[in-house]
Amino acid sequence: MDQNQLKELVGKEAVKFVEDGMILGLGTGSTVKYMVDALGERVKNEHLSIVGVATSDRTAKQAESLGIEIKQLDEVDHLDLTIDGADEIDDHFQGIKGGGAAHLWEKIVAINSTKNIWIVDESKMVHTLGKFPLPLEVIPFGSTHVLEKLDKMGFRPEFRMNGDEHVLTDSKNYIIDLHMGEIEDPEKLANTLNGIVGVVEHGLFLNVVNEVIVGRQDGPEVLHAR
Ligand SMILES: O=C(CO)[C@H](O)[C@H](O)COP(=O)(O)O
Repeated sequence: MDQNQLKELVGKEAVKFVEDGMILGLGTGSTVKYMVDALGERVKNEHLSIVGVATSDRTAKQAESLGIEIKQLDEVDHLDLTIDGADEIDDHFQGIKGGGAAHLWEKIVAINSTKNIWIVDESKMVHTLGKFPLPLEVIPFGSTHVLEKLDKMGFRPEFRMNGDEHVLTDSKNYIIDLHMGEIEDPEKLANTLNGIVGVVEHGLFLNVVNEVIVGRQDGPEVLHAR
């Protein structure tokens, strides 16, 4: 199986955790796209009454096109389960997210969810975080100064661009990727980044996930994190 087939495998596996009547957080990314397709199938075939809260405009559009009811986070009083992808997951189930520039909404949805499941192909499982660049969502105003500050701190920051244009998040902010290499102490780094004015949110997801479904060549493996 290639990487896309593994993503499809875990996408399909994840929707087995969905029960009728649930309010679901729907993540963002290519793996989640497979999951939303599979969820749409279940909703159609089994006439499930579920509500989705999307972590990006693109996921909302896809879900609605498949007949899945979408509500805003503030329109629901709780979320039963959120299913999302990840860019890296370490030995302690700490993660990096934001490769799809959606980590701000993803984190807000995740922390309001009773349970979080991440779906990844096996290439995302690492011993130590940091090979994947760490995304930061930053306010455009004064962002060059934020970049310079991060550079002086040794984080090797880079604006995420699409040609000559900044990549814009759904909240119309910019993304700065940190190419800093191995992250020895994710908690300490998260605290440092939380203290930088202009940084809205970083892509470290610490102590968030409950279960990880890993797509392996011999089938999906479910790992219990907490
Ligand atoms: O955090 C994310 C988007 O902001 C995605 O979950 C992450 O980038 C994984 O994406 P993919 O499933 O396409 O590999």
